[in-house]
Amino acid sequence: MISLNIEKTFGFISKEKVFAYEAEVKAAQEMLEKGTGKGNDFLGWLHLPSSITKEHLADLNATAKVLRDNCEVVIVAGIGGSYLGARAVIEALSNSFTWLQEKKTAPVMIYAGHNISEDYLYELTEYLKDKKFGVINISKSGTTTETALAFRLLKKQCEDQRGKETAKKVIVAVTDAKKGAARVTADKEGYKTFIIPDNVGGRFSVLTPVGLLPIAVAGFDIDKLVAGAADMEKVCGSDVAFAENPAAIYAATRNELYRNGKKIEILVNFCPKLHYVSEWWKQLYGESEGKDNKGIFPASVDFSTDLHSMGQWIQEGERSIFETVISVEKVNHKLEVPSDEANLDGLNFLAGKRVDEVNKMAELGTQLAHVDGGVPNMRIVLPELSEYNIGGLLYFFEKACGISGYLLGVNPFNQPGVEAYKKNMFALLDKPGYEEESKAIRAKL
Ligand SMILES: O=P(O)(O)OC[C@H]1O[C@H](O)[C@H](O)[C@@H](O)[C@@H]1O
Repeated sequence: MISLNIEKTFGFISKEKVFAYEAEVKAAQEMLEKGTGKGNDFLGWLHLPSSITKEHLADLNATAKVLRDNCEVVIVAGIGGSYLGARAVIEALSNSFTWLQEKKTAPVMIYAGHNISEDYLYELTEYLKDKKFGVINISKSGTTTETALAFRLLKKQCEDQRGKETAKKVIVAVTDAKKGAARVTADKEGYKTFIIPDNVGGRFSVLTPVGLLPIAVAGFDIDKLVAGAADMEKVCGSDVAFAENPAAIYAATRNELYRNGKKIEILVNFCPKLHYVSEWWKQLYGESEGKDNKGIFPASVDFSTDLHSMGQWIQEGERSIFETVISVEKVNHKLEVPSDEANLDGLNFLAGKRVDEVNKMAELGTQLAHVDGGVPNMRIVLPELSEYNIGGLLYFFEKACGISGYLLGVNPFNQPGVEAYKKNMFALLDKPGYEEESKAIRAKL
């Protein structure tokens, strides 16, 4: 189970002020529970973990097995909420060199449909030429250009290489129950499909088949992931007292920091496997809160790597930031620093120490330095990287995000601003139906 420590924000904001949010948080929790707030048609994530059935998990695991048994490589085609959750969990739990290992225990997982780079897609199709590959096509709307474009290429290649019959077995769609091009194609071709519920938005969908299917294909235990999330659903429940409720405390603290001029939140890890957890978190908070000319800017760094690039700015740049560190308490492997007779590198003072001890001192040293430098610091401790703990972490962030968005006074469940670039792109590409926009945009060039 994760824990949250906000002590190191108290030099900048007061504990009393944070605890003064209790009533506001309670009101936000009630809006979520009763569905009386903005965006109330997108609250399907709220009690999702506790409502996932054994049968549903079995269905996902069975489909995952078909892909695992028939594919060396599985492409997860999706963008935003339709790939970040899966990637976050898979990378957090995978061996760092998994795709280089000769003896594979699961298909190699590759991501596509999250960019429009010709070189990326060309190189992907080249790599796949002699591979038995499958595709999970993930899109809630079923019409996202990036994903649809990649899927068009992958579908054709899969059918050409493996034949229509096998392709039908190794292509799975995760999409809307009725609408969208992905649904139409899946129904026509007879693909196995999983439904993304209407009331779960993309960035809150990691615990639907959007995340669960790829995670199961990659060989991870989705039952435990969901169990961790379900336990966190209780820990962050609206019946839990403010002081005991990590989602409530996190939401209150970050809003109090924001109201005190801390406009940027940097999510920090000291474990590179968590890189995509940060990417997932950035979409969750960025799309939920960045509107009405308001919202904390969610940023992220991987330490100690980025201490050698962004460390200077964080230590001494504009004092508009705070940090939230995800700290992994116990690592999964043991490696000691060897002693060396010549000691040419002067590292014998570390001999016999675990590498993680060095990392932990880097973490503590960084926290103290940054707090001294004027950066408030929150700390989320994860006992270890496991399905259970990651499941809990994801739900914790989701619940806190719902509360936090309501504290900020925005609709945390829409993303109208994302359409602006799409409209321009379609106008520039002369998409049918965009004739007026095409004319207008050309006049601007
Ligand atoms: O799942 P899709 O409908 O393809 O959407 C994928 C992503 O792109 C959209 O533009 C939204 O901004 C995201 O919230 C969403 O997660």
